Amino acid sequence: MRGTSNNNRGRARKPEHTWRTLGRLLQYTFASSRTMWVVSIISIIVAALSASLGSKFIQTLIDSYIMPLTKEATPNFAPLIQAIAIMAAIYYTGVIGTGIFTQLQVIIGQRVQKQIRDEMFEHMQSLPMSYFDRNDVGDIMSRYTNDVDTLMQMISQSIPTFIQSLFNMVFVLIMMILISPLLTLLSLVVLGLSIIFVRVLFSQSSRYFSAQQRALGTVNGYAEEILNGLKVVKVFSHEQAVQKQFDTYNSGLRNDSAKANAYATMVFPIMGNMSNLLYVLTAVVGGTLAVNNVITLTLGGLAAFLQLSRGFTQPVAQISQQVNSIIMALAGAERIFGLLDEKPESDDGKVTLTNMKKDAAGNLVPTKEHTENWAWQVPGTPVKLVPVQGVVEFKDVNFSYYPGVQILHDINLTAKAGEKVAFVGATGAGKTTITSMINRFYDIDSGQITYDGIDIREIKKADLRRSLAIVLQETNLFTDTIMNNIRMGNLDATDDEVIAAAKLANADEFIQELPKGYQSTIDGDGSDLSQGQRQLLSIARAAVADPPVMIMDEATASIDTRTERAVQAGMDNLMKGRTTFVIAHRLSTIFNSDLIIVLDHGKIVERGNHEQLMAQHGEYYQLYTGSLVLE
Ligand SMILES: Nc1ncnc2c1ncn2[C@@H]1O[C@H](COP(=O)(O)OP(=O)(O)OP(=O)(O)O)[C@@H](O)[C@H]1O
Repeated sequence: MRGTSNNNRGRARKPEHTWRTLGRLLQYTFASSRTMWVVSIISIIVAALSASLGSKFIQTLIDSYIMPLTKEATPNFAPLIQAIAIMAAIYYTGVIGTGIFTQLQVIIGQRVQKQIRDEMFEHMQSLPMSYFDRNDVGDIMSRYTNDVDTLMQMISQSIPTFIQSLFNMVFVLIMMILISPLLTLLSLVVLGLSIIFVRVLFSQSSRYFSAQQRALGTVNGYAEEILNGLKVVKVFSHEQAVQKQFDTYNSGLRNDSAKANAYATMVFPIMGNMSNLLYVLTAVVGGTLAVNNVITLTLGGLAAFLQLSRGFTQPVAQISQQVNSIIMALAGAERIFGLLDEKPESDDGKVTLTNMKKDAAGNLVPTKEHTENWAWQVPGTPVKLVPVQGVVEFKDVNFSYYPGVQILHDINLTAKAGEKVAFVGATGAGKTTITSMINRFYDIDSGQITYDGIDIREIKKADLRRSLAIVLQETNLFTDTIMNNIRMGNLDATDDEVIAAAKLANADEFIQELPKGYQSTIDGDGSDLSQGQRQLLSIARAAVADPPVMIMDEATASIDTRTERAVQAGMDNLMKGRTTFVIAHRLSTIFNSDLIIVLDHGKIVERGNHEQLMAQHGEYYQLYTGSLVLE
């Protein structure tokens, strides 16, 4: 199937609705850890208050304890020691507050991280296939990784630091005003000017850093692309050309990094020394004003003020830093919420699949026992049981993936119970699309598809899909034992049932030859198995599901003749007694089909069995005699 994935991997660096997303995120995190948030914010306030009170206490310490001591002949240090102990207690309270909130925020962050990942995963499973056509895997993956990570960072670090800095600033400002309003005003003016200066420098440097980031992205992207296509590079001996291209990108990165770092090494020391400058300026101006009696400032007052002014520049710098990372994290949060807000697959089906048995009076009734006698349970009074037979009918079916681009046109066909129906046609004719209608990967635009006479939209999706098995061209295997990989077809299957299914699928022989047999662990995508062996496992998986209807997408990849025979025999075994839809890529495998449907641009152009179609001397005949190419 051709996916028309819309590559929107380009990260949004800024959220579209900053405040709305922030509000929603805070609500989300508050809801899961209300008490922890309250305790955390109280601890932040305590920490900020202690820091500024501690600095302010320097004034009392110098003016009321140290200065009087310098005038005494036999100084008594006891009160000073007591005062120092009080100051230590104030600072210590702050340390405890900081300890509590940092711990709590990490816990909250972890909790939100887990909750969000769980919710995203659960929600993702409920999304329709069309969502995955629109969004590529890398893009969805980055929501689980980058976006959740930055979000966690924001909750456990940026937000608490932001709140703490805010309170620090407010408390320090109050203390400074209490000591000297005029000096405070002066500090604010100097600070304002220095912020403007720093911003100018910063905007210059961020230009260089953006260029560095872009160059880094190019180098990484190129390395990734080449890694993925390593075989092609080797096959066509492109190593040197690839190396040259990489060198070019890498040199570009070095140049941009050099510029960015040169600027940074110049700018950051200036920014770092800004607070020292402010400190010296306040000391000189404050001292001069006090000596000249323009303001009344004690020595203790000046010392405390200087300490406080230091504590004022730091939070200002921190706030602007945190705002940047909060904005970036909000962009991620927006993308996460975007995924969570996607509408799940609609499922209004009420008809369910059930086992049935005869009761004492000989009537068929639904049962939870595994009778292997399946029926559709149609709700109503009385509940109706329709035996599952596997009759599938398309009536005037039309379908388009995107509005206005119709893919299937007026499809009418009936597959009777146990029949083998094959779809043939050139690539893109709509073979895969037709089969995706049966299991409701996509919903049809108009017409009707019935399963044992019931409209498939009335059947609960999970039950509909349970009654169908699909052998896909591409076999997805998971990191687990062979036994469990086959069991994916039916999680309730016993080991014996799995082995029986593998035998039916012709997979048993090669499995037995593996060192650990059914307990051999498959690595990730099963790259240590051959293409044919992977297909055999996929057939075994369908066999263990034992459904009345099967959809088989024949493998196109060439496999050795012996394995191909095994795969074909496995498929044939599996088809016996079931309605089967085959997407045929090789005409040799479909002679014995009960019905062959020839498709062209989403329309049925011919139908019949092999003999009938050959006699017609039409499209099928041409395909078969080689005048037309199938793939
Ligand atoms: N997920 C999708 N979104 C949009 N268009 C699609 C999608 N899948 C298939 N198509 C389009 O629908 C048409 C039929 O595709 P389909 O995959 O059903 O053909 P096919 O006969 O199975 O081809 P092949 O033999 O190459 O697998 C093509 O034009 C294809 O581009």
